[in-house]
Amino acid sequence: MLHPQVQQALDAISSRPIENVFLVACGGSSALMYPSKYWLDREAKTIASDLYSSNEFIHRNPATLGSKSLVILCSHSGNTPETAEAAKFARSKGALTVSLTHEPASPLAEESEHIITYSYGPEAPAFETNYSIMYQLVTGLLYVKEENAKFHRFIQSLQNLQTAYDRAKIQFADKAKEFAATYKDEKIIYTMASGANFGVAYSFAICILMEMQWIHSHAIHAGEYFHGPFEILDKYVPIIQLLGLDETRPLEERALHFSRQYGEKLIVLDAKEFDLSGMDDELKGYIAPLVLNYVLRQFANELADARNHPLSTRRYMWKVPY
Ligand SMILES: O=P(O)(O)OC[C@H]1O[C@](O)(CO)[C@@H](O)[C@@H]1O
Repeated sequence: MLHPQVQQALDAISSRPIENVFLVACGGSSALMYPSKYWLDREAKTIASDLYSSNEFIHRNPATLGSKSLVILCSHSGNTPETAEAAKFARSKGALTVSLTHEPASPLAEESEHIITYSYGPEAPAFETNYSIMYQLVTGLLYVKEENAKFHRFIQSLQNLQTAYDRAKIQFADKAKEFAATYKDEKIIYTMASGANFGVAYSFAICILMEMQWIHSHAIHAGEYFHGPFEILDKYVPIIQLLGLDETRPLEERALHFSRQYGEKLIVLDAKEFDLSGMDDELKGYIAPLVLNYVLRQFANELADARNHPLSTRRYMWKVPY
């Protein structure tokens, strides 16, 4: 069964024409929308989609934004001003707004027509957490609008997400500790992925390494690696290479093949090693980034411990005006 607030949003969506969908958020909340964008690109036949950082969405002001638009926003705190402002802006253009948040009493909730409150934290059931809720919403969108045949199988697969997380946690516990012990003194760590997994590399780079650990980083798209970034590679440069299960895996494999010839500090996380039993085979490529993200969070926890730098430490965020 779907999250009840997802169902309510889908009821609203089915009662009006939708020509395009905009995914709008900042930082980690934006990154968690990337797999959903990948799904929309692969599956949507009549609905165009785009993904924007909230303030860019307002300032760029897409010409196709209007009464036949669905704008899906996300802010964990509900408090990011540009995301709340983007909801207000979208509504002023006549778009239908659906916002995901952990804080139902927040500026974003106030500015949005429909709110979906997701669960969060180590005890939260995976099905009710942010990535899963996003997928429930966008797969539901293509079901109600285009009768997408994968919808029910997708929801069933998501219901097995928690067991996939539980298994991965045990399987990668030692690797997470080893990563932290080996790389705790590095000044820079790159992350690389493509397709459905790129958002995971992106959030690990900007939210975990830069924001929460103050380690220099950059998320490299595997398809762009040979168009600049590979010139930085030598045996001293650490790169976290994600390998997913989606159609773009050859890009990630090509990058890794090259890195292995000239690099020595390669941390490879391969979704082929995950036990995804209970997931539909055809949908594993969409689920892989969620498990990669979950495993990387264990890496982040271990890194923070090894460096004695809690993930909650900030210099500027929420502390000074910006
Ligand atoms: O709008 P949200 O999801 O509350 O985000 C607030 C902040 O949290 C992060 O996602 C992670 O700390 C940042 O990237 C972002 O600025």
